[in-house]
Amino acid sequence: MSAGNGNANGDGGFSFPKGPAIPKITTGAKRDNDICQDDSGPTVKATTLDELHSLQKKRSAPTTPINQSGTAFSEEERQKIQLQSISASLASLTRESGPKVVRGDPAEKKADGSTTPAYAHGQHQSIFSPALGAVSDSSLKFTHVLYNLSPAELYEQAIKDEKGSFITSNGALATLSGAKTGRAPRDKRVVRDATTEDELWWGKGSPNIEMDEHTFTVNRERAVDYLNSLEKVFVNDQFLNWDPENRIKVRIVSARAYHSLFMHNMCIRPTPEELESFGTPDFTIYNAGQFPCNRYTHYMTSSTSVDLNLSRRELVILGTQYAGEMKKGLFSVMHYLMPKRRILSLHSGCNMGKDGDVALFFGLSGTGKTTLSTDHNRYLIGDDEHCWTETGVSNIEGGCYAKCVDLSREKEPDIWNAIKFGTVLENVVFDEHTREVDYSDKSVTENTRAAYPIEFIPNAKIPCVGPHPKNVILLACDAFGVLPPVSKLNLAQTMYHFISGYTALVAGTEDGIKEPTGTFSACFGAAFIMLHPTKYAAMLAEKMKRQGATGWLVNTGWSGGSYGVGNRIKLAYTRKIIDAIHSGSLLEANYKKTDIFGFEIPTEIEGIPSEILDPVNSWSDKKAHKETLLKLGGLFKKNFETFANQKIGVDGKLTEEILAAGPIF
Ligand SMILES: Nc1ncnc2c1ncn2[C@@H]1O[C@H](COP(=O)(O)OP(=O)(O)OP(=O)(O)O)[C@@H](O)[C@H]1O
Ligand SMILES: O=C([O-])CC(=O)C(=O)O
Ligand SMILES: [Ca+2]
Ligand SMILES: [Mn+2]
Repeated sequence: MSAGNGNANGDGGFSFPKGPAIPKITTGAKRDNDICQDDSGPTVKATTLDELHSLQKKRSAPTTPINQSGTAFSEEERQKIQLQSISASLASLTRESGPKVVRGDPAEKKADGSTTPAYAHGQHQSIFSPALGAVSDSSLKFTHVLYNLSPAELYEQAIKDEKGSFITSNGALATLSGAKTGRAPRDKRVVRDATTEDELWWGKGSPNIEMDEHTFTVNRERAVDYLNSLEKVFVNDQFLNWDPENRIKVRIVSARAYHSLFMHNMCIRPTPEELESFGTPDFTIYNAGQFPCNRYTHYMTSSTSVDLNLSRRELVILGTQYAGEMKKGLFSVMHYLMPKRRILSLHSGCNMGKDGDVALFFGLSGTGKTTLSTDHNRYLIGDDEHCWTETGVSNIEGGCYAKCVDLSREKEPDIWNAIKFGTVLENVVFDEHTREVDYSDKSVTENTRAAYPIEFIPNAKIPCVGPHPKNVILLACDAFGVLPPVSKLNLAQTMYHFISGYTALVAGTEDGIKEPTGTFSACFGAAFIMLHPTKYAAMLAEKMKRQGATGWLVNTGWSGGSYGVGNRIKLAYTRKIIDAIHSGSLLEANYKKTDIFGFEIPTEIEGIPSEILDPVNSWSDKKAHKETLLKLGGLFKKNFETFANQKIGVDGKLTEEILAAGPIF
């Protein structure tokens, strides 16, 4: 032991070695007036710390809004109109009075050091007080509105107040969605009233679980009361649909910065000018996800309820914080509104080549819509929700929602690079010190996600619209490993597989091998459609026929055997297949017809081992292959029974052809 550890004197304490006193530091130049040289530079124009802090932030320059009569609104007037509109959104349906609505963060210190609303101090700040007099305690309180905050502001809010919010080393905001890490389709309810009774698809197979108007009102009140009980709520005013003629104005009222940032990224972001003339929203979401629904309420079967009222144009969320409910709730609304305008809504990705050739990618969750529409050689129009009109396609959203499980920089560079400042990273695990994300860690959930604005993808097509599709690619992740990597479909087959909406994922990841289970979800999105599947199918058939689009079925799942024996098809191979579809070269290939399903499959594709193109070649156990193929064929047949006596479109002949386009054995 050396004396250097300061404890050599044996008394158990510390002492410094005795020596000469340390001389005072003197600065060379201005010794006489006793001012240190470092203090003689320029000083700030502030006499107190508060004043200094007030210098730090400048206000965004107000633009010059013009109202209907051609006169400009003052900043104050504009804020008052906004607050009036938000106050109307937050109003109870039963009480005359509600909380006073104020703008800004309640925790933000005023110049006088107070944190209570400026109202009480006679300062300038917009307040909207709906009631004349106070009739309840709730009408005495203030609800602060954080309106269309920027990502940076939302980061600060999340980190300040929401446990589980962290900045990861790539700059993204990591969040936790709570107990629910995926959507809850069995808790999604739709109000059945005089209008929807006739218009929507009800009964067996329908995703629309009914509730009555009264129960909706009870849940709406519960959500609104919860939101009003908070000190602050987040309000986003944004748009859906890049087609200017069919743009929908949405307002999202939520309790969490996570939800506000998620929707900021996923919906279309208005410009400051567009926001000034936003007016009344076409649709409003009340997200009270932290607060459960009441099990004593009629129809409630769990503590979660996602309630859609198309007549009131409102969605109420109770008992789940999974942000995807908002995104997909709005998608359901579009599946109702758009077909009314003879526009087809699609659960598909969409991209466009340099020559303007557009491809749609349909598929259930996890089949590759986001992965394959994000293609460095093509323009991304959107990854999940689109509309097909008389003139072409438009993206409904302003952002992408990518699965992150096992994400790799090499295989999916554009998605990897999109995870940066501004991106919401849901339920991922990261190093507690370096904050580096481990995408292979499924401790919270396998459904880890990144939500980012579409312009985070370098070759995004802004505005997100394009001409009519040339190729319609149906994706299935077939864990049985019997569907060919690619099949060319005729129109009837395309419709058969669109209506079937097949995929088979593996049941779970624990405890070794599990049987794959087939999932059939009409229109590759039964959870979101509002009308009978044949309505969407008829529109798709009509559009594909008119535009001469080619249908393809691509298996992004297993090859060389079922799950447990074979492996998932290499993403690089799937990309080569997709490239050959886009370039048109696959149309020119030689084809042969398969047994049972009657698919046309190419015998060769450049860059891919030919033997994998016909699954039977890659299975070592031929008997097992045949059995599995028949088993899958049987699942298709059984699923299609419910559609057997449905007419698809006006063309009786097409209906016959579609029914005959399934597996035959
Ligand atoms: N051959 C393959 N083709 C496509 N994706 C593959 C392939 N092999 C592995 N994958 C992985 O499968 C996942 C596909 O998920 P993706 O996010 O594209 O699903 P999605 O269809 O967009 O679903 P959702 O509608 O839920 O967003 C990705 O994690 C991707 O890395
Ligand atoms: O909605 C979600 O949570 C994710 C998604 O895109 C889908 O399931 O289709
Ligand atoms: Ca996706
Ligand atoms: Mn989706």
